Amino acid sequence: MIVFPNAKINIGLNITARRPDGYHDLETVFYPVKIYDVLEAVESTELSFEASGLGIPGREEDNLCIKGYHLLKRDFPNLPPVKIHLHKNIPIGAGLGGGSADAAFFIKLMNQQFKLGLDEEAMMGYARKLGADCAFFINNKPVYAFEKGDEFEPVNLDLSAYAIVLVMPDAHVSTAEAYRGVKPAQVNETVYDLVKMPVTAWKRQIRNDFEAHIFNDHPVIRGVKAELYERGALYASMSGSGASVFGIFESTPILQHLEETCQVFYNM
Ligand SMILES: C[C@](O)(CO)[C@H](O)COP(=O)(O)OP(=O)(O)OC[C@H]1O[C@@H](n2ccc(N)nc2=O)[C@H](O)[C@@H]1O
Ligand SMILES: Nc1ncnc2c1ncn2[C@@H]1O[C@H](COP(=O)(O)OP(=O)(O)OP(=O)(O)O)[C@@H](O)[C@H]1O
Repeated sequence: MIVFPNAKINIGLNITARRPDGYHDLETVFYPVKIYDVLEAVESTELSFEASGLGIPGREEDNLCIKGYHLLKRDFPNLPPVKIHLHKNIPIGAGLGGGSADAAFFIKLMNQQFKLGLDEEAMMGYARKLGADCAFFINNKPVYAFEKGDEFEPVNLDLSAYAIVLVMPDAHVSTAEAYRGVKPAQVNETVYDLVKMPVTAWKRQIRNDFEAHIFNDHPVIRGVKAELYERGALYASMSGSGASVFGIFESTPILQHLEETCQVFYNM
């Protein structure tokens, strides 16, 4: 069976508190975007994993698909071994949740292929154990996320009338590095309320708390955001912990200059 895990962007991201478990409470809106990995799992005689496309750093046994397999196997001992192939397109260290999407789609795939009988809530439970971002990709619809980023409230947000462009500069930011640099602070108005405003008003109101220190460490990312505004973006922001930056435009812009140094994905 083959599935196509997609990426997400964060519209607004406020880090509100440091938690006793070392994680942070945050509030953000997750919005799915149309850039996809390709993930296949077929029944086999032994568990195996191979990857193509973008190189994935780290050991094979730490890949979130393999971790997902072991997690399910603990509760479903009769789960047969599978041969996994992952073709990686979603940039890594990008704040696009690519690894988390693979993990969540892997759980959905196994549930369907081997009739595990898990409902959405149960699959989210497994996903939360693999990463804070993972549970979002089970339902994969725009949501307001809070606590560790793994509790959700649906939001009525449809950006399909706009052209979303995603830019990945030559910089990678690890999520743990990004969290180490922020000072949590409570918010006056939540992103849940702020996204109800017209997109043209977002620029003055909706912030990503990671930007300040990540821009200082990686000025190239600040430059990308500035250029998106120069090219007419109604709203532009780093996604999640970076390094990718998205722009929301009225119509598809021409970003020739950025294309010289960055990967640019149009019509997301
Ligand atoms: C930056 C975001 O993408 C925003 O949506 C997410 O919060 C990141 O979620 P994720 O990549 O699934 O994160 P995990 O793999 O669970 O955690 C990676 C590291 O990020 C930090 N982390 C993550 C989520 C969170 N709410 N607080 C944290 O402090 C922790 O140091 C953790 O060790
Ligand atoms: N299937 C996977 N795809 C990509 N990275 C994976 C995968 N499984 C495990 N990883 C590990 O996760 C790391 C990427 O995590 P990181 O948090 O930096 O990514 P990100 O793409 O910015 O995602 P996020 O938006 O969740 O922060 C990689 O360096 C790799 O070691």
